[in-house]
Amino acid sequence: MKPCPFIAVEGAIGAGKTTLATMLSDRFDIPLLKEIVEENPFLDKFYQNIEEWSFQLEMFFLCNRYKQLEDTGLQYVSRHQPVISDYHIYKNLIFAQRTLKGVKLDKYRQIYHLLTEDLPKPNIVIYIRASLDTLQKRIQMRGREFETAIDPAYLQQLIEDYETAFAELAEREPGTRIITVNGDEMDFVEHPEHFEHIAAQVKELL
Ligand SMILES: Nc1ncnc2c1ncn2[C@@H]1O[C@H](COP(=O)(O)OP(=O)(O)OP(=O)(O)O)[C@@H](O)[C@H]1O
Ligand SMILES: Nc1nc(=O)c2ncn([C@H]3C[C@H](O)[C@@H](CO)O3)c2[nH]1
Repeated sequence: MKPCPFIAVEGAIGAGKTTLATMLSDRFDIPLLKEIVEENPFLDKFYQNIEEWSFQLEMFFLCNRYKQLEDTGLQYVSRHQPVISDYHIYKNLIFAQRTLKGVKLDKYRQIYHLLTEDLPKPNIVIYIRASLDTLQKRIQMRGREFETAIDPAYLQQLIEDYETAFAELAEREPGTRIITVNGDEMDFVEHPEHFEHIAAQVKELL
């Protein structure tokens, strides 16, 4: 018997996670867990001054996701009900390792491992890989005011961090199915056939 699907869509900022997760949720009638962005009190300040605000921001994301995944465990996973989310908890570590240093990073890592060790983990991960150019275009198109301050160098580093992190995840968790989507070529917003191609791969795993 196939395990009950817990699907996470991942990729760097603006890769299309929420868009694809929403489309898949509609297609397969699977409840969607969405990240709350607009109510985050630190994002704006963070993009203005990363060093000053990174610890508050990373802890805020970690606590919010912890709460959401704890609820998910109770509501869906432990009842063998499928669920799809537009993030994987692992992204906390990817970002924090880029934005925190020294003692704060050490403390954060300890808290991250403590909080996440018994959380439900996705068994299907869709990783949208996209270039700097594509991400910048999408971030600009979406037009969130606070993201106009994103430094391209930060975004480029995140792209590379995601590559490393997903290679590590594949090695560490061979049982997790990872579907990699070429986000530069797959325009699942404008081209229905591109979405169908992704949906067909997901369907095989359900
Ligand atoms: N494959 C795609 N082709 C064209 N446009 C896309 C594609 N995916 C997303 N978009 C557009 O790019 C913008 C960003 O998409 P979305 O909000 O889904 O990204 P995200 O990865 O969830 O972002 P974040 O990292 O900020 O949570 C949106 O305006 C969306 O319509
Ligand atoms: N520093 C940092 N850590 C995270 O865990 C994290 N998760 C998302 N983000 C940023 C990307 C988008 O601008 C916006 C919405 O995804 O929030 C993060 N930033």
